Amino acid sequence: MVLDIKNVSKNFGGIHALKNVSFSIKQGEIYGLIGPNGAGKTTMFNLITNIFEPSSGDIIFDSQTITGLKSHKITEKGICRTYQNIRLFSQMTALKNVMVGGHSRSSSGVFSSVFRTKKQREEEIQLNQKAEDLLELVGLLEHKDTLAENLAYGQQRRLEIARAMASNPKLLLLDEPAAGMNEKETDSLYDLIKMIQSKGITVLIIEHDMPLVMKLCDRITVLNFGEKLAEGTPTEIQNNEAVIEAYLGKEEEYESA
Ligand SMILES: Nc1ncnc2c1ncn2[C@@H]1O[C@H](COP(=O)(O)OP(=O)(O)OP(=O)(O)O)[C@@H](O)[C@H]1O
Repeated sequence: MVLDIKNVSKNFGGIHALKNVSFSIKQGEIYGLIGPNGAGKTTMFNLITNIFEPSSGDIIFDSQTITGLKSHKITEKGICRTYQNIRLFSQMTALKNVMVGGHSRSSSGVFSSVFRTKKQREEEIQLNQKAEDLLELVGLLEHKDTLAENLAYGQQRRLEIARAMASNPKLLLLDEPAAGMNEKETDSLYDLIKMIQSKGITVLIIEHDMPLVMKLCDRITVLNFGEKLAEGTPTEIQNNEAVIEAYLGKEEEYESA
């Protein structure tokens, strides 16, 4: 298993955002985390990347517990993420945004960054090359000199993925990557995530676009009100009574609102 979530709970004051949730992700899988709004999906990402510590339970990555490790240590171990709200440096070029992602794993310290040693110049060249390769992977190489803020929305989301990939993740966490995308952009996002999987990277994805989730994921966990409602293949999830009810219940709420 690449990632083991073991009996994880998270309380924010009186809110039980996650209640005793467990699931495991195998090497090379695309694993979906779905559920209605407020179900606890992003909280789970925030626990895996230790923006918050779990109230109880354990998170095990590559057979080591990472509960309580600092976020940058977790990145070093090989977990990277994108965010629901795009977090790019809007005034930097696409290339620089990806290079910044790679810096979190480059070895040069403060001394060399002040005096620009030979080692740092070499590292900069390597980072530049790697950033270009990643931009090519996500289909943005021709826009490498474009400021992030001038990219189309779908392109910004792809750039976020390239930036997360710059630190060589073994596990990539994608938080609603298709949000705001049109059908064509979503189709090419599907191809991109499959390509990432073919490179041996494990993917955990939160997504509300159900056709995409069902087409893309090998297995899925459904959360509802902080609890695990179901786990299984896309077909099992689509036929699960409790899941259908949770989603239909929401639709009825929306309809009567
Ligand atoms: N930092 C926080 N402080 C207090 N409550 C929080 C915090 N983060 C999340 N919550 C609460 O935890 C619950 C789960 O929220 P979370 O954002 O994880 O849901 P989600 O499944 O990602 O929802 P969405 O699909 O709308 O993004 C919600 O009730 C939310 O208000």
